[in-house]
Amino acid sequence: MDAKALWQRYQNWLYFHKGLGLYLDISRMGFDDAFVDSLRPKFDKAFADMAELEKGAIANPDESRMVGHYWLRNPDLAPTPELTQEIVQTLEQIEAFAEKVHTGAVHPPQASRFTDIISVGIGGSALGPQFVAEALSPDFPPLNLHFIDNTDPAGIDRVLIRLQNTLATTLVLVISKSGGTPEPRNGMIEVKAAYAAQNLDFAQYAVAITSVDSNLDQVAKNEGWLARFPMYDWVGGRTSEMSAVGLVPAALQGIDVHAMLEGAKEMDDATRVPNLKNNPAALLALSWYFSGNGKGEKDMVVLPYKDSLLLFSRYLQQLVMESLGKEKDLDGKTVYQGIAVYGNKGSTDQHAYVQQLREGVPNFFATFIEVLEDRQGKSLEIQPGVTSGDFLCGFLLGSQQALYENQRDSITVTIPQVNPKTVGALIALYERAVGLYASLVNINAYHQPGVEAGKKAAAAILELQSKVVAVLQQQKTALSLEEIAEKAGASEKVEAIYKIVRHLHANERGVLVQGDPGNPASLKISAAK
Ligand SMILES: O=P(O)(O)OC[C@H]1O[C@](O)(CO)[C@@H](O)[C@@H]1O
Repeated sequence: MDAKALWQRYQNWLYFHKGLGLYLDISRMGFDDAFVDSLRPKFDKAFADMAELEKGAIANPDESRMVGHYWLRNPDLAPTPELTQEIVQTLEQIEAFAEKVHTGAVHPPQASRFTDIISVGIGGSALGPQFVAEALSPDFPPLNLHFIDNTDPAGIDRVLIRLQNTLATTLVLVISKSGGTPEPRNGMIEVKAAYAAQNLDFAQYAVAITSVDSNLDQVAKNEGWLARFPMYDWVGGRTSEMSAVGLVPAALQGIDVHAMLEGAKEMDDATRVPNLKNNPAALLALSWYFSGNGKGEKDMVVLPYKDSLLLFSRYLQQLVMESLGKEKDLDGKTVYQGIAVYGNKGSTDQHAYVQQLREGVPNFFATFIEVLEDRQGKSLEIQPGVTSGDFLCGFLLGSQQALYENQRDSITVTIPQVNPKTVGALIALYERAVGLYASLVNINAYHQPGVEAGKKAAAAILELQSKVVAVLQQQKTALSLEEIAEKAGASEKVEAIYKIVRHLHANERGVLVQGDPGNPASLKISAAK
């Protein structure tokens, strides 16, 4: 396409949201009008599905749940007055709590102020808070936020060791919708032990964010924790940033949560419009469908040209891949859907993998996130008439151009500034795009059966470990792997037993392994005396 035609195409497809100052450019996606027309019936259905969902339909049939994250930023849309009231009240409680922590009305037992926060949670109970903290936390926040988002002992130690001298002024948020996920449960137990080791009463530092009456909620209630905030069953983990999950840590860090909600609300309004060209989420879903042939054949590479948006791609990874990565469609047909998401930030990534994007396997489409404001205040001229920000802008425009010249498609989202409103809007934009795309490809975006399978498999390994340890403790002589397997009643699990034993041995967990580690058949295993 020549430059004039391309400029015309740019103008034809440019979406601009005045209130948010947000632009969306999909002109560099190579679809034509016939393709757009062919998708119109699917979009009509997607808009109708979305309207039903917002009215409170059971949009997640296998979990028999409503899907209501849109109500969080516009409580009046909730299907019952009780839900509206609950959303409003929780927000008020969050703000009141943050205020009390900031003023010292709520304070640790032996000090006048909390200085730090440990946030324990995983998946949707960590990725949103991490993204928002990175994007929006002030340079000198009222409380410094640290995350434990795994069951990695060394990772937990790192946080706890760094905080060992400030534990007495550190607030702990334990975030888990189900209140039973092993990783945050383990993190909480380890953190609790660290408090106990310093003779600190954990309950006076701890806050639970979880579903009412979950295991975690009951522990928090029974132990008299400092505060408890509810998670609703109609909000999925990956769309929970605007619930207590995201708002509590954000408010504690001094981030304007009202502005975040307002930005999301404005974007919700804009993406509710049942007209393809005037709906930015629909334009994104259209582009994704085009690029991957409605089958996720191309990966989504997310490239924000702004350091503070570094974690956006990580956040989107869960939102997109846990929602869209499904084996079966809504009719039970095997479809293996999904869109792979990765990315970090520009221009940094231009010195890493952009080489492949430009010249290598064309299995992706890029999404550039452009921020118009370089920094607050004036910029130094690095060379006459040119600032660092001009370079960043130049690199972004240059990369767009370079990809286009090599027939690699890209989308560009432009925001005026990284602020609570635009971050809220970006989250809402992608939430709705995922919802619409799911409808286009006929899948349930709101469950995660594959994750459950992984959790069950892990539980089975831990059960096997207990059996192996019991077998070893009963034996006087060393056993081969096969003998352990047979005695544990798990003859078909020799390989798993080998790996369990190797791990226990490496961690001095009472298991002795003798023989050649590279030749499993030679190993003799016994309980260490
Ligand atoms: O908040 P919870 O219940 O601990 O779950 C954490 C994460 O685990 C999942 O259920 C599965 O990975 C995610 O959907 C969720 O965000």
